[in-house]
Amino acid sequence: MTPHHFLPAGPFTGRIRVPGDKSISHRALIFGALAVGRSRIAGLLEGEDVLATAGAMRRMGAQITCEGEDWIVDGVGVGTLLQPGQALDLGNSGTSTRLLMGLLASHGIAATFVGDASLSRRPMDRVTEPLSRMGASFTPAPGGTLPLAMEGMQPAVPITYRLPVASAQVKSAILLAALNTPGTTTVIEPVPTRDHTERMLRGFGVELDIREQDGERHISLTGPADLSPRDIAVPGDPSSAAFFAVAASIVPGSDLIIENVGLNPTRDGLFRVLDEMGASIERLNPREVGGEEIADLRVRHAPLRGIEVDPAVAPSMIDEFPALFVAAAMAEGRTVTSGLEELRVKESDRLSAMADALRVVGARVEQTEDGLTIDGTGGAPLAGGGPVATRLDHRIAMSMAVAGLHSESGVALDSVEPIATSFPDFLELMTDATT
Ligand SMILES: O=C(O)C1=C[C@@H](OP(=O)(O)O)[C@@H](O)[C@H](O)C1
Ligand SMILES: C=C(OP(=O)(O)O)C(=O)O
Repeated sequence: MTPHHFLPAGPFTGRIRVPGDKSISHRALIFGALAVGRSRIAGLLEGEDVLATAGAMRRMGAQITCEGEDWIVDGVGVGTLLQPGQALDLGNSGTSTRLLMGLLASHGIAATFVGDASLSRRPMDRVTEPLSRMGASFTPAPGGTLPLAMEGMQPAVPITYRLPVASAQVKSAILLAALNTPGTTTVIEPVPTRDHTERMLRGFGVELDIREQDGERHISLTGPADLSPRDIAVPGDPSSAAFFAVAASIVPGSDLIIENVGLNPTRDGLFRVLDEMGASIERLNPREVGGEEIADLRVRHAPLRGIEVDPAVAPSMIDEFPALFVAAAMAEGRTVTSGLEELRVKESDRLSAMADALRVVGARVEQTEDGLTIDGTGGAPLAGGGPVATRLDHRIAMSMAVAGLHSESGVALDSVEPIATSFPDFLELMTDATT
């Protein structure tokens, strides 16, 4: 592991572009591989997680190549995936693992899934349970984790399934399985989660029936379904823009434009919460690209005040809480969050990781069962210190790097390597925006 110091820096000025959306990039590769013919992807995130999905899809027969800045996917079609010759190593990526388990569940092939130490601790029963009902069988490690061997079932059995956790990965796994399952599979979502799968499946020509019933979303897909190839432009990732939005908000003198940021309403919760805290975030030039809302964000330094964050907003900013906690640590007054038990099963236990990390650098933080309560500095820099433990978690690393920018002595991280999973040019962009 390579330790790294983030010294006080700033202000953040100029214009930057963050890399492509990770969720959309995974889906573009998977759906491209399931379409018969050639899809072209512009703006694909070239982070380790997405490359893990590309590697797995290649093993199952898709041809995936680079042409200049674009990625070309020559797909094999639904139902004709090849048996992978060796274990699928999905590195640090929960999304790759869970979505591909869904895809394979309705194909008559066997596969083994492996990952790094972080991924090997994460719960998989949330997908293996519904996918077993569809006919697939799974042999996980004790505790229901990776390494895991599975055998798909062809033909699989359609199910109607109400999501017990608000998870776009579980929803997407079931919809992917439904593509090669004869009959109608329905996922019921009591709480809306990111809807890129639904939007993109429709873009690839798959019919989905989506209706609201008693306050819940019913998403039905009748298989087997064919996908038609298409060209995709991936918007900038709001989860990556989050670090720069927080950085520009807390570092005095900042006035930063982040171009081309995805603002799908199932993803833009952090920006709405920052608005409520008094941040200055203008949405410039709002437009739609490839069925996704985007805008340029102009973020200026502004005094932030602590708030009680409505737990209902959590699914629309589930990966942005580490960044929010940093903003809260520099706000005036108390920020209270709750309803965040899902954060305990991400790449790390993000409640405990952020409580420990923020305390190491001088913030006042209390951990509850399902959230953090943070008393901010009122805009003053944190003391700084470290090294903080990033726990193989890219979002902890980037959030604490941002904390270092507005600190007295800087913040040391035990490692910056995890950042490459979702934002390979983070360090470079951070230097560009502060010089
Ligand atoms: O579907 C997706 O692309 C994702 C869904 C979320 O996970 P959950 O479905 O586990 O909430 C999120 O945390 C992850 O980074 C990406
Ligand atoms: C939770 C995340 O990703 P994944 O579940 O794909 O590992 C994330 O990127 O914050």
